[in-house]
Amino acid sequence: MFTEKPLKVFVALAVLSFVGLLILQQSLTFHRVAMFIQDPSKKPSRVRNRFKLQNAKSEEGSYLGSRELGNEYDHNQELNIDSSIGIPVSQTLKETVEHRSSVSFKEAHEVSKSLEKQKSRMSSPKTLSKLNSPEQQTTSPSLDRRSRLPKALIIGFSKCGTAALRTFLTIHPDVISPILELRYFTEYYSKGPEWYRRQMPPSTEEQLTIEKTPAYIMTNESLTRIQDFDPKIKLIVIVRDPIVRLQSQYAHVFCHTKPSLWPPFKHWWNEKPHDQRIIHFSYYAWYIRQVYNQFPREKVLILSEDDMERNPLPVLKEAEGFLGLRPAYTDDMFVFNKEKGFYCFNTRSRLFPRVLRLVKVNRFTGCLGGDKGREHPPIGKNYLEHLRQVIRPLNEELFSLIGKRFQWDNFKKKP
Ligand SMILES: Nc1ncnc2c1ncn2[C@@H]1O[C@H](COP(=O)(O)OS(=O)(=O)O)[C@@H](OP(=O)(O)O)[C@H]1O
Repeated sequence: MFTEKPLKVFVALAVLSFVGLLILQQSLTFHRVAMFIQDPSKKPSRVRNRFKLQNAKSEEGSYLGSRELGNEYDHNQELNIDSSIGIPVSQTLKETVEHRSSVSFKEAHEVSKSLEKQKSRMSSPKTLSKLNSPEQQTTSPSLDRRSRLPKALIIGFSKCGTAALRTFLTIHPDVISPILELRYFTEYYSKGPEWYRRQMPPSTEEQLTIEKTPAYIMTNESLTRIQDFDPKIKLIVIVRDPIVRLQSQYAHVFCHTKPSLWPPFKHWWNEKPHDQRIIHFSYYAWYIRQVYNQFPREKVLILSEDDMERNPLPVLKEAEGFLGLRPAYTDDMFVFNKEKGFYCFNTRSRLFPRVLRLVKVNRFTGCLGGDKGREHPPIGKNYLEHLRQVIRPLNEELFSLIGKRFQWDNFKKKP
């Protein structure tokens, strides 16, 4: 009797703990499944509010992510440069914080921490190799499938839809592209062309490998390296309404920062005297002229993100012709996603399973990750007018340089 009672108590306790653990595990699994079904990247798109902006996450390894990837051991890290805006990070932070006299040391530290988090978010070059590895990207076995150097590059501009363009292009059966920005001509050049080749997913002789790194257009050094690498390479540049790009850049820089620490949009861009920062971001013509100085014009295609956002098909068709691909893009490949506010892959498309192996999109929605389509900050009427005045001549210079005009909402002539 004496020995039986403690035994019973012990058994009862053991059963209770087991059941408790089981319930805990089930609820965790349920939570994870619920999160998964919910799709954290979803957002009611162009209803851009502060809360959404703050919560936008860099899900894809593009710009933000892969930039940080390079920063793991790039020159920028040493120089402490935020390559998204081309100015020292410490300076950006300092300026950001200085703007708000009420910001405490603790808050400033938080800004710094959140930017550091952004920087270390992405993986090491090891992960880069893994993500772009042949195993990861093989679509079907073929004897002559091997990694080949790219014959086309998307070289700019950041925040202008470069990821969407690259992603959409890969639904073409003859297009192959590495998942991440490789930044070979800017940061990993010393690794040599064999390293670069090895990062490419395997392709057949007939397929075209395309790499995208928006930073390539920003320096003459990288353009010269591309020229040395292959003078016949095809280059794609995508631009965007410069005012929307400024909003997008602002949203990108502050996406992991408490809204209470954000400087007003106008102040942040005005921090540099004479609209220097605005011009740095909006003077597409200046950078494109450097490209034309080194490459024949027929090897350079200029597209607009705004056109692609409205309807990707004509833009892709233009790229298809330029790249010399057989016609394959059709409008049933893409569907407009109301929540995101732009087009995503049609998950019912026959070629969608192939896309899933080549790019990083949500398998249920067919859309790019949550760092695309962030909320944009509002711009006051007077400041908007100021931006228009500063930027309009830069746009005109661009249109006459490239010989075509883009319809950008912020610059539409009033009826
Ligand atoms: N179809 C589609 N799918 C996903 N994203 C789309 C698409 N069309 C345009 N865009 C807009 O592209 C903006 C991001 O540009 P990038 O990919 O060049 O950014 S990055 O430089 O690589 O970070 C990003 O801008 P923001 O919305 O301002 O963040 C996207 O809205």
